[in-house]
Amino acid sequence: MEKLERLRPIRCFFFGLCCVLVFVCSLSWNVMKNSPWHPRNIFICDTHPAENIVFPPVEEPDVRLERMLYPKPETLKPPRTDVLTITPWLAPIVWNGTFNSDILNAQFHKRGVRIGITTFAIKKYIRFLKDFLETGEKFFMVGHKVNYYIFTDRAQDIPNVTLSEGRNIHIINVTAYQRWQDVTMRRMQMIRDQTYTRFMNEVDYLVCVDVDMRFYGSVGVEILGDVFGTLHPGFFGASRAQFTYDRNPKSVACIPVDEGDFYYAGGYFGGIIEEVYKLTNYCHTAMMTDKAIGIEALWHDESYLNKYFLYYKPTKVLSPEYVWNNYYGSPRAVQIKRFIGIDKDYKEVRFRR
Ligand SMILES: CC(=O)N[C@H]1[C@@H](OP(=O)(O)OP(=O)(O)OC[C@H]2O[C@@H](n3ccc(=O)[nH]c3=O)[C@H](O)[C@@H]2O)O[C@H](CO)[C@H](O)[C@@H]1O
Ligand SMILES: [Mn+2]
Repeated sequence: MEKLERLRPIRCFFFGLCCVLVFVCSLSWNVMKNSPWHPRNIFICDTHPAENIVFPPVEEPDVRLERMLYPKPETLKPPRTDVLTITPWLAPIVWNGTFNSDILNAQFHKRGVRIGITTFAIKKYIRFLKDFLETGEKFFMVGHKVNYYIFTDRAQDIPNVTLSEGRNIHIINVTAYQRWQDVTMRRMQMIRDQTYTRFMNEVDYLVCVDVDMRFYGSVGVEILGDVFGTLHPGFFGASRAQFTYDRNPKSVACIPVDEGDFYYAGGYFGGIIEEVYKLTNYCHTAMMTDKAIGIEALWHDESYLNKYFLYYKPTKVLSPEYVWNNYYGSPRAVQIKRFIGIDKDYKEVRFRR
């Protein structure tokens, strides 16, 4: 009895210790319950919160790539350090050396992408078409499905050019406006009107370009994206103040001197059909608003396009490699001239009948 009395403090101590242990265990068990290390969870690997989400069926074909061998991209060695390769809104700026055509071609082939290229050959500009098409066959989207959409008032003079398989010419008859400014500006309306009547059913992407040009180097699927514009060859190193935006506050195209990212060329833009619809519709409507009060922006369609891209930022920007003009020489940043303006006698080609 006396012995038991003596052991009492020790028994109390062990009892207390047991209580503390039970408390600590139950606490940690509750904390552990949601942890992957909880015994209940340890053999269940797919407890991701997305398990109850039903993903909608994917309409795109399986775009899984095959095994490919190519140099590893080097995170610490960017391929170009002499030029800006991404905009502040994270759209890529496409310069030579920044992309791998093999990967891109494999991706676009898997999707079976169809590409439309629009150009206008009105009045005397029909003379540029042969070279445009022949060089296009050599360099434009080689190996892909391509529709050339030629807007013209001279269908009978369309040159006979042999095209590769999967590539076609579609002639769209349009009226010729008298003033050259109207010819160039009305392209927006004419492209827009074909987007929902025709392009939507025939192609996935559109590339809208001038005709007084020839292809000199590869122009491939690297240019494609939701909506893209191209840096004008004369202004890629220029300041905002030097950009020839329209500065007339009365014009819809007006851009104040403290705004603007780049100066985009009027002769090269594109994207998916819906985006080209939005772009051309905006520009045409803006031109009509100005026309109603007797205004025409400084550089016609190009001014309205620049205004559009200021507030609807392009998702991809093409370097001036894609719309070069030899008038600007050969700056080091431009390693390849892929599409070059043809020298022309402006007066002769625009005014004399
Ligand atoms: C390479 C580039 O960025 N060019 C732009 C630039 O001038 P450009 O001097 O390059 O304009 P341009 O004379 O080439 O005209 C633009 C285009 O309209 C078509 N056309 C024009 C006149 C004609 O009688 N028949 C005919 O078919 C043709 O497709 C031509 O390529 O500025 C223009 C507005 O002033 C347009 O924004 C152009 O796209
Ligand atoms: Mn031109």
